[in-house]
Amino acid sequence: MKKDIEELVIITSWQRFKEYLYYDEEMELLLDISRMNFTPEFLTEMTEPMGTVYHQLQLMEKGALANPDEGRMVGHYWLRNPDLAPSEEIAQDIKETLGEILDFAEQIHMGSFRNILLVGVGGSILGPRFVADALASPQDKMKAFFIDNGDPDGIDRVLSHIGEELNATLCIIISKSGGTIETRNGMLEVRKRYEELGLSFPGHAVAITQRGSELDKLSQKEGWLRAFPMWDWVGGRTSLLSAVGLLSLALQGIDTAGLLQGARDCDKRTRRPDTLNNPGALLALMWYHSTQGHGGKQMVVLPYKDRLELFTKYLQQLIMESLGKEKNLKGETVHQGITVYGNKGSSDQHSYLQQLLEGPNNFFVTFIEVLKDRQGPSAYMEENSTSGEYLQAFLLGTREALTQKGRESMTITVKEINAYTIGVLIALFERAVSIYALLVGINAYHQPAVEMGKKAAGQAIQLKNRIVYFLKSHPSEKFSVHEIALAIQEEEHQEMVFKILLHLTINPEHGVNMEPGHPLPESRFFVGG
Ligand SMILES: O=P(O)(O)OC[C@H]1O[C@](O)(CO)[C@@H](O)[C@@H]1O
Repeated sequence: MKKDIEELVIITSWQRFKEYLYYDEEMELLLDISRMNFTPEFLTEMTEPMGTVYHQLQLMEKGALANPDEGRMVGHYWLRNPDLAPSEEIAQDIKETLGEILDFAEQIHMGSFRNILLVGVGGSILGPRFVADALASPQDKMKAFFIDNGDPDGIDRVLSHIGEELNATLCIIISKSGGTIETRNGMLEVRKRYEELGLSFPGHAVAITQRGSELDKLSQKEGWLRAFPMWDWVGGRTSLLSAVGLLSLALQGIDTAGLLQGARDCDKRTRRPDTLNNPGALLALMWYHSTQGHGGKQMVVLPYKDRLELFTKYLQQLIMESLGKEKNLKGETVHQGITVYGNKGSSDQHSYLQQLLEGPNNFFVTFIEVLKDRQGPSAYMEENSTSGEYLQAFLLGTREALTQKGRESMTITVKEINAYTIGVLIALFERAVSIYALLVGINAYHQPAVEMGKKAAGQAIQLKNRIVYFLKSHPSEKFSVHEIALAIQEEEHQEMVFKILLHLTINPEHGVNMEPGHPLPESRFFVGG
């Protein structure tokens, strides 16, 4: 039975807009939730649960084990306010590390390095890449390149862009655990390139990792230029304001103090136990109401500013790796999460907006509006209007159309994009994630399922090695997938054996070939003539 598309009537009015508008003059931030379909009764009934949330947030910032599954504290908020840390030792460590980052950047700026090459995956690179792009300017002191996964061709493309300038490129290897395979492979690929050019990799390398990790030990053993610490109480997806983000941004010459100040100011507001004056709480409550606290709707994040093009990509990890959990803190199976997608308006209007307006009403939109159009004045296009006025009109038009079609939206407005604003936005969503997780009772700070994927990848590599070993032990003999799987006692994994064989035949390293003339899955594979 086809489920009727829920025809929502969005209650909106100037009165409602004014009643629920959050406006923060100092942060130059507005949050308009009036087109989300909550009622005053909802806010009233959430008063008590929010009281508990505010208390738990305080405990978390005081050092409670808010990540119980890993027995860890949750301390990314201390990164921008070290005096909040639960011990003088932690506070000192944060302050000293920041000082060392800034001093190191100053030293590098006096030297001959002109580029930085970041190698990492997930939170170890999404944040630095987002902010580097958002705040990039012709005045940047160093040019940043990014290797954010293990695609060989992707690595080749980045290295070809750097070319001979590799000798003037500082390579920053970022891995909290120090053991992530994609990052290790990226490092080994890059190292090989340095060595091919007769360059010392350790003489160009910096590590950002937990003290004592494999990566840390390697950097110490080989005498890399530096190693900066990450702490177990900072998750990858909330590590942007640690050395993970601050080192590369300081090297680029970006205003790290502004970034930290923006996050600190936003934290101050999102600590308030007064929901209507707490933008993080309002955001989390809107997520909670719209998704019914159970992923019932998806979050479309639509920044109308090119500099925020990577923001949604960053938020996907922050929100989905935090909230996408099978079990809640009571051990019940809940399959929690909120799906996040979006690139940028108005490009996305010419991509999937048609479906947003007429398809399933299974989402809410979060517009991000930036008031300042550009540095300097704009010319008129048509109708005595600038391109920036048109851009705002596209946002407003889309917002109206969604409302008319009964689709929810909220709007975050900032005056302009600068380090301070980026700090505010990052802290706003980090806090909203913490609050939402407390409302639905899950641990937002571990990622158990990803470990499963890493383990399965290891098994696939072992299987590949056994396939190659078997074929090389029987040179020129031809075998079907089934025969190979049987021979290596992997009959229940014939599909994976087939897929690995296919990849082996396309790439030259192991000399695996496929005999022509057979329907693909029935092909016969061999090594040698
Ligand atoms: O910084 P690491 O330890 O290499 O981890 C990289 C990424 O992998 C994860 O642990 C799992 O996706 C992320 O949380 C993290 O940002």
